[in-house]
Amino acid sequence: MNSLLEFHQVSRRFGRSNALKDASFRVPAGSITALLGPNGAGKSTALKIALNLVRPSSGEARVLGADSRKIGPAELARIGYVAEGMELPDWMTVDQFLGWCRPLYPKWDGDLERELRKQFALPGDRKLKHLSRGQRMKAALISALAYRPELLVLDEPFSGLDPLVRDEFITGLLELAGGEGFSVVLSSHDIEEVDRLADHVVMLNHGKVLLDESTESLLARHRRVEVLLPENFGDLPLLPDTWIAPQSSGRVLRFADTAHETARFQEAAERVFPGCPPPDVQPYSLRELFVTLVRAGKADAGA
Ligand SMILES: Nc1ncnc2c1ncn2[C@@H]1O[C@H](COP(=O)(O)OP(=O)(O)OP(=O)(O)O)[C@@H](O)[C@H]1O
Repeated sequence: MNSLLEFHQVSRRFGRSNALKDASFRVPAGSITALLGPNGAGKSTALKIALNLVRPSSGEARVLGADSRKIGPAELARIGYVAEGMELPDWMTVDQFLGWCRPLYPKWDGDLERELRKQFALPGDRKLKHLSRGQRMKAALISALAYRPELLVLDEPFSGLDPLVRDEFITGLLELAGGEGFSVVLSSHDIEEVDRLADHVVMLNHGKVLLDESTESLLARHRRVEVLLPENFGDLPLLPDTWIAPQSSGRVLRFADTAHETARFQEAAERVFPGCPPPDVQPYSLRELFVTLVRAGKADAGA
């Protein structure tokens, strides 16, 4: 599958700290990719590198087929970028702001602009500085969508939005992405925000990529396992490498199987836990998986 954005072993240092370390991941064409990670994981740095707002210390990011360090107005006119807290010309009204953006983009679509304004119900005569946080994000999003970008880059777009506005935003984005066929990469530290949206997930922690995989395959290969050990079981056995994050409480042992396949699992479980009742095996939600993998500090993406 083609990728609109590809990171190849990208590192970025700020003084002595490493915001990104050898990060490799991709945003497949047509996907809604969630760039997930706790605060300080390197998400914003990665997105800024993609837009040539920050240069990598080493490695290469390719955006729309070009080296990110070489992109200019032609490529930027094909990318939409909205970041939480981004600067907007606050003294302008919504009408003035969109009127100012319009001539900057040859592909600006007036009908789409009108449609989005209707959908987001923004007061045209109000100054941007007098809009609520959610309304500002909506104004920024219209300005980034009306020229029909091929790639939409959203940095923490839902931060500070109330759940109702967030839901409206997500539904709008889903409808648009489905209809227009553009790709989206959006960063978030809160998986719940993107649970419903993302079909591809890139997980970052301390600047390193833990996962780069479709949501479908990620959920298909992970299982939460619970084993009831007999009273006289003795020491915990050595678990296969693909069983991670073991936690025991009393006689119950819980872990994550990161390469689940039913027959292979049953065979391994009988070998590792002889005489125990069959383990309880449950699928994860994306949120539970995110928490488990970040806590475990590792993820076996190669299974
Ligand atoms: N301009 C900068 N100067 C110095 N350090 C920076 C700079 N930009 C980012 N960093 C550091 O790089 C690391 C990654 O920051 P980044 O903003 O990319 O993380 P993030 O995952 O987007 O976090 P958050 O969810 O909190 O926005 C952090 O330790 C941050 O302090």
